[in-house]
Amino acid sequence: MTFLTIDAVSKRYGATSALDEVTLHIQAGGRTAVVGPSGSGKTTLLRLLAGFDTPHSGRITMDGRLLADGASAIPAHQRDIGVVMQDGALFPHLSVADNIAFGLSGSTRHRTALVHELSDLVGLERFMLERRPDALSGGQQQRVALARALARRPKLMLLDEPFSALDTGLRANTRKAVADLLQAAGVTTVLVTHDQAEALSFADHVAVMDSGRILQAGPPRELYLRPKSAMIASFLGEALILPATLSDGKAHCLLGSMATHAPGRAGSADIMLRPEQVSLSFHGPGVPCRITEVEFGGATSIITLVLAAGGNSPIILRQASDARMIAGADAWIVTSGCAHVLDTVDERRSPKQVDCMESPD
Ligand SMILES: Nc1ncnc2c1ncn2[C@@H]1O[C@H](COP(=O)(O)OP(=O)(O)OP(=O)(O)O)[C@@H](O)[C@H]1O
Repeated sequence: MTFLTIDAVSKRYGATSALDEVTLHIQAGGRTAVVGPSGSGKTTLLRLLAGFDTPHSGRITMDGRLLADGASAIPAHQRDIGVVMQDGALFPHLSVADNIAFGLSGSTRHRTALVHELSDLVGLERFMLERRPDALSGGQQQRVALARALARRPKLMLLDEPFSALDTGLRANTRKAVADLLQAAGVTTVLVTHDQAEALSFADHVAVMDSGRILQAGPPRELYLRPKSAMIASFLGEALILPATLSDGKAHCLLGSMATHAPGRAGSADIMLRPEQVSLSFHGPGVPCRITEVEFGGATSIITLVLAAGGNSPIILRQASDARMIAGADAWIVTSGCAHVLDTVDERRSPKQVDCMESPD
C-alpha cells in the first residue's frame, strides 16, 4: 500500500532547479534510500517532505493527507514526521534525557518512563541520560537524535546522512540497529545517503537521483543488477562497462560472447558486468591477457590488463589479491552469468568506475 506519494514535485532556488518533476511512491512500513551525487537534490527532497520548505509545484500526500500542493503546505510541526539530520542537531544545554523528552506532554513520571523505554530501544545506557550531548560519542549522539525523533511516534522518519559522522565499524552496527528498530516500530523511513553500500543494505527500495531528477527507482538487487545507464551502474557499485554488438540474444564484446537478458535487442550497445562476474585465472581457459600493472590494496588489488589479441584498450579490474598477480604475468579473464545491456550509451564516466572499468585510453 502506498503511504507517501510525491507527485511531480519541483523546486527551484533562483536559476537552479533543485528538483525537477520528482515522482516517487513509498510503501507503508518500507525503508527507501535516496542516493545520488552531491547537489542532486536529495536534501531538498527531504526538506520538502519534512515541511522545512515548500515546492514550487507538485503535490505531497502522506497517508491520504495532502501535505503540500505547490506552495500551499501544512507546517512541519503538524506533519507527524520525525527528522534526524547529519549532525543530530541536539540541544547542547539540555541533558540527554531532556533532549529525548523535549516538547512531550504528560506527567514527569510518564515522560521519564518514555525516555527509559526509548533509550533502551536505541541502546543508550541509563547513566548517559544525565549527560550533556557533548559528553557523548558521535554514535551515541545519533542514537539520542533517533530516540528524540521516535518519542513523537512519527508516521514517517526522515534520515539525512545520519551515520556519516561514525567510523566504519560503528556505522555498520548503528545502521543495522536503526533499521531493526524502525522495522520493529513499523515506521516508514526515507534515508538520504551518499553511500551506495549503505543504501543497498539499509533499504528495501532505492531511488537514484541526479540533477534534480529520479533516474531509476526499485528494489536494491534490481537496481544493482539491472541499472538503466552507466551512471546508475557505477553509482551503485563497481562495474565493468564495455561496448558490444548485440545479436541472437548475445553480446559480442572484447571478452568474447555472453548471453544477455535482452534477446530482442540488436546493434551496438554498452553492456555491464559486476566485479563478481569477472575473475582472473592463471592457467586458462578464458580470454588470454597480460598483467601490466598491479596496485596492491590488501585483501583486493587493482589490476591493469591488456588482451593478448591486442588492439584493444587496457582493462582495469579489482580482484582478490594473489601472489601470482605481478606485472608481466600471463593470465586469462573468465566471465560468468549474463551481460546486462544498458538502455543508454552514457558518455559520463563516474570516478567510481576507475575501480573496475575499461580504461579510457
Ligand atoms: N537554500 C538554497 N539556496 C540556493 N540553492 C540551493 C539551496 N539549497 C540547495 N540549493 C541547490 O540545489 C541543488 C540541490 O541541493 P541539495 O542540497 O538538495 O543536494 P544534495 O543532493 O542533498 O547534495 P549533498 O549530497 O551535497 O548534500 C544544489 O545545486 C544546491 O546548490
